[in-house]
Amino acid sequence: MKFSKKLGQHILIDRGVVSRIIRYAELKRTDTVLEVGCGTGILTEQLLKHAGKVYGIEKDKRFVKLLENKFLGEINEGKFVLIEGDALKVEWPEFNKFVSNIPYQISSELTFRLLKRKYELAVVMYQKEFAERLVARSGKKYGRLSVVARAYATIKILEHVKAEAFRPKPKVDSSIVIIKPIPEINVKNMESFEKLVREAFSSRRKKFGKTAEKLGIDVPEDLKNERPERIPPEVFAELSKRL
Ligand SMILES: C[S@@+](CC[C@H](N)C(=O)[O-])C[C@H]1O[C@@H](n2cnc3c(N)ncnc32)[C@H](O)[C@@H]1O
Repeated sequence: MKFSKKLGQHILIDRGVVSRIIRYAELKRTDTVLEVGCGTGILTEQLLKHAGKVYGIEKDKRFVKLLENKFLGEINEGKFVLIEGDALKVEWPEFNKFVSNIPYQISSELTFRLLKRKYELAVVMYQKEFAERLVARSGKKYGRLSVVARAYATIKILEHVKAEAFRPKPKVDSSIVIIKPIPEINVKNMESFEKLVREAFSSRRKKFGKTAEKLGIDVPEDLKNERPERIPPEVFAELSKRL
């Protein structure tokens, strides 16, 4: 089978990585898992062994056929429900854990779709660069994604995974990330907060005074000369109350 670059088809071949993902997710028989991008089912198989029920969303028809054959028994039992479609478009079922080796092209949109849902725990494989942006607290990788994600969740990198763990081998390394729906910062109005953060990071070189002026908010003098990458998430949350 020819793998599609456009669909981010890098299949996990390292079973050690798969078993660690399962361990990190602390799966129980009472868990209902959502997996986005089941591929050839290497992770799905273990999810089915450890959880009560698994929902899978897969866009590639060829993989859907393969998965339907491989997990025919589980599908007939109602233990595995496979949804053919685009995970950014189809309606998501109810689940309490999200465990996926996701297609990297849709990382940002998929993550925000997840963050806005009700769930207990997510264990997600991301491109390393994206994972580092998600957890950054300052500096070059710190940006809109890092700040806004904190208003929804607590996020940590559990381990980095070498490109050799996948076939075909991607150009970059990956990281396994754990997400818990416990906000790290207290945001009063998500819309104002996102507006402020978007404006602040619209140009990384822009001093914060310019952002404040544009949005018509009063900010302490010492903040006016700061670049957005030096302003902590808590400060954005606090200042957004003035909008
Ligand atoms: C990185 S592979 C992971 C495959 C498998 N879970 C594994 O660990 O080996 C990503 C999978 O997501 C699927 N995919 C890509 N875009 C998708 C989308 N928008 N919605 C659902 N699945 C998608 C690809 O076809 C591929 O099977």
